[in-house]
Order: sequence, then C-alpha cells, then structure tokens
Amino acid sequence: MTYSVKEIFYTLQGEGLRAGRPAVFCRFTGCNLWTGREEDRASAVCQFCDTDFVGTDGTLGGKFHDADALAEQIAALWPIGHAHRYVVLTGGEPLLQVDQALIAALHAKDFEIAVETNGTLEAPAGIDWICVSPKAGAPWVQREGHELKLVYPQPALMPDDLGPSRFEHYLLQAMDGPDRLANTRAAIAYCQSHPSWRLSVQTHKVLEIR
Ligand SMILES: C[S@@+](CC[C@H](N)C(=O)[O-])C[C@H]1O[C@@H](n2cnc3c(N)ncnc32)[C@H](O)[C@@H]1O
Ligand SMILES: Nc1nc2[nH]cc(C(=O)O)c2c(=O)[nH]1
Ligand code: SF4
Ligand SMILES: [Mg+2]
Repeated sequence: MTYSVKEIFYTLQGEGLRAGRPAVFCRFTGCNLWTGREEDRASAVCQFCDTDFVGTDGTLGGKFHDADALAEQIAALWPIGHAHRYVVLTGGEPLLQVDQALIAALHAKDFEIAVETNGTLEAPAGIDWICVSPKAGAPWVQREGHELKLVYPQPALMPDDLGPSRFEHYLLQAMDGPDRLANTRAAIAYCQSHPSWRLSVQTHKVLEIR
C-alpha cells in the first residue's frame, strides 16, 4: 500500500488528555468530510477545519511506497537513545490510509501509536490511543476509544445529543475561528455544569509550536 502524507514533524501533542507529550505527528493527505479546497468549504460536511491536508508538499511529506519506509521516516525524528516513542497519526482523515501493515511497522520500531479520527471509519485493531472527534452531519461509527474530543459548539451535535458511546475520557474543545473566545467561554461553562466533561485547550496555538 502506498501512503500519501502531507507532513511529518516532531512536536508536543497540543490537544486532549495527553497535551504536552512529545510526539511525532504524521499528517495524512485527504479527508472524507471536506476536499480541503476553500471553494468547497461552505458545501462540506465538516466546515470548520483548521488544517491544510491537501497534497504531499509539507515537511517530509510525500508518497511512501510501503509501511516500513513510512515507519523509518517517522522513527528518524525521534531523539537518538530515548525511549517513550510516540506517534500521532492525523490528517486529514488518517483512517482512510492507516492499516495493519503500518501499525505493525510502527510497533516494530517501539512506537506507541495514537490516532486523531473523525469517527466515520472503524479503527483497525492495535492502535494504542484512539481520539475520536465526531462531526455533525457525518456518520459516527467508531464509538469507543480512549478520548472523545468534541469540537464545541456544533449546534447539530451537542454533548447531550451524542447517544451511546464508551470512552475513558470526554473532552470539549472550543471551535477555533472568529468566535474562539466566546466558544471557549461556553465550553468552560458546559464543563463546569457537567463535570464528567473536561476542557481540551489547543495549547500548540498558544505556544506557537506546530
Ligand atoms: C484536523 S483534525 C484531523 C483528524 C480527523 N480528521 C478529525 O477530525 O478528528 C484534528 C483535530 O482538530 C480538530 N479541529 C479541526 N478544526 C478545528 C477548529 N476549527 N477548532 C477546534 N478544533 C478543530 C478536529 O476536531 C480534530 O480533533
Ligand atoms: N501540536 C499539535 N497537536 C495536535 N493535536 C492534534 C493535531 C492535529 O492537527 O491533528 C495537532 C497539531 O497539528 N499540532
Ligand atoms: S474531519 Fe477532520 S480533517 Fe476532515 S475536515 Fe473535519 S476537522 Fe478537518
Ligand atoms: Mg491541528
């Protein structure tokens, strides 16, 4: 299988329960809820995306012709001689491309594997940390995992409308964009009145790291 990758970089996980943890990010090209072209945003299922996932032209992006080649490039970014290897597979929608061969190749290099997914596709077995961020208007298939990170507010998908799911942690992440501050206030208020939820801050944007 050939993997189409936008960019690969070493940073800190900025979001969610594991914010602050050093991680290699591998951002796959393409998504099933938006083409990534601005002219299509208004007609997309997911309209608030903050990410460029089009093409293979980012840092260390490209076509990787097999799982070992991609795992090799990811491993090359880890500091030499240090354990705690952690990779976050994101996108775009990573589950359009992540398969058993890639999971096996990354585990063979001692990586713990996390995925950031929109939940429209079932996660393959073997992923160590599944973060699902469901989207209003899209089918929600992957209903269990480690963290559910709901972008807030999505008027057609509010926390009370989610229906059955099984996650270890439930987080709200304020929708970035023109209303970020108001959305943050509202997310804080929701968590305080529903303490099974906690706030996910996009810390990489504050820290001005990738
Ligand atoms: C760019 S997405 C890629 C992974 C996958 N397609 C998904 O949606 O989960 C990474 C994370 O950023 C979140 N996100 C995207 N746009 C956002 C925005 N404008 N404000 C807050 N979070 C956003 C997504 O919900 C997801 O949790
Ligand atoms: N630092 C950092 N943390 C992140 N957490 C989720 C991200 C993503 O775009 O999937 C992301 C990202 O792009 N950068
Ligand atoms: S599902 Fe994820 S990658 Fe796709 S458009 Fe929405 S936020 Fe962006
Ligand atoms: Mg991002």
